Amino acid sequence: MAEYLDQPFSMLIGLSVLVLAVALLASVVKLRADIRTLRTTSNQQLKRLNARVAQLSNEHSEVASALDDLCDSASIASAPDSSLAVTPAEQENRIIKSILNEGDLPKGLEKAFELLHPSPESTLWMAFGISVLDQNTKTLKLAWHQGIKEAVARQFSEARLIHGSAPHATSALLGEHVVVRREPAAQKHRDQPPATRLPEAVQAWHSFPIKKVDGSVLGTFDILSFNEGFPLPDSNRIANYLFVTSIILERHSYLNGILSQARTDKLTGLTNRGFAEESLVKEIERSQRYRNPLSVVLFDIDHFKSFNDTYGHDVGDLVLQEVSRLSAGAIRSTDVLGRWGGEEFLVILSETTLDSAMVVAENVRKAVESAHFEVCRSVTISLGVAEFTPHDTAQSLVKRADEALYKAKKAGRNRVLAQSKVA
Ligand SMILES: Nc1nc2c(ncn2[C@@H]2O[C@H](COP(=O)(O)OP(=O)(O)OP(=O)(O)O)[C@@H](O)[C@H]2O)c(=O)[nH]1
Repeated sequence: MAEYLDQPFSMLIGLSVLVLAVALLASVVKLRADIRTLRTTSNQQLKRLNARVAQLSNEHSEVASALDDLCDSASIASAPDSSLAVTPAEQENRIIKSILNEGDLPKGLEKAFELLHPSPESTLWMAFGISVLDQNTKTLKLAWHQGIKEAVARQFSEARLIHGSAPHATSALLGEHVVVRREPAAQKHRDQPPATRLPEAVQAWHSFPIKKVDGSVLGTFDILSFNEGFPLPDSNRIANYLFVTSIILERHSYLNGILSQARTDKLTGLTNRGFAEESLVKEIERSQRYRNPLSVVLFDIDHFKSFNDTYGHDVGDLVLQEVSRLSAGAIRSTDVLGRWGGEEFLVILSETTLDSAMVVAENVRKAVESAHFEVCRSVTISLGVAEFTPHDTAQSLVKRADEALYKAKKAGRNRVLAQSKVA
């Protein structure tokens, strides 16, 4: 009897084992397929990343090989003398290579200055400076100087690109060597604009444009001469020096470009979340060290989903861009405005108390409310404000602003609310 009972029972067990084996096989096959897909995707990402790295290193190696060519030509030109321990050409090579390894702009320019071989007398009778052209603001900014008095350096630390406003502005505009000499007192025009007047004791101001290979101007090299009888550095040396500084400035602007790309939100042009977070952490450290007030405003576009749903994603994107522009216009340029999430923004207001931050937030709200938007006509935002306390972290501070923002939404939107009292 027991034998009859055992037979179907063992068949049942056999069948279950078979089903389990098939299920196991199927999941192994699926797992292998998943791994293959994952590998292909990450391989593709890796390939794209590698291509970008190769492109970057190509661009860098072009700069490096240009400098190596310069080193080689310098070595050939001055036929190394084997009896000397270090030839001038070798010394120059060393300077150029150390410039290549220098990431800091003023330090790189300081090192490059050695290539001019200024004599001790020339540094007595002359002062030197390098200004970098900021293409966005069309302004020349003094990046390095030697021998220029602080007051003069401050006066010329920024110069707008206006013809005649200053010798270096004219030089950058024309792309030519410009020299402005002190006129004898008798010939001086009384109505000459002050900016074109030379700084006290300066007899002549020579300005040389620093250009890229394509001819576009990156900045200027300036020599202020206190004694016209004293000769300028040799013109070949100046040409070599301008070439090296052009590479330094180009690399600097290239790296800055990459850096600012990594920090910018593509759609709105605002600081992205990663960089806004970094800035907030830095501001918190500063606030803790100097005991300065610090506040943040978190805001969000009201009913933003309905703009997307009614007019489409493109109009939604335009609304985001316009709100970014209006908000940026309502705050100081020193404040940080970042895109925090989809339609959420964070403003970091250093040295600002809660009360003042409420005023700023209200200005931002009004700027958006009173603007006319194409297609959807009007847009409003809700804002939450919080002030830093000594025990805050970046997260806890933003969280309080977020709670206030949530309350502003609940209270009917289009309003500013402050954090609840902090214990
Ligand atoms: N066009 C566009 N839409 C985005 C972007 N990022 C996020 N969004 C959309 O933003 C909408 C946010 O919707 P919700 O979180 O419901 O908020 P809301 O509609 O603004 O409602 P309230 O905040 O309560 O006033 C979602 O539909 C997202 O798809 C973007 O870059 N472009």
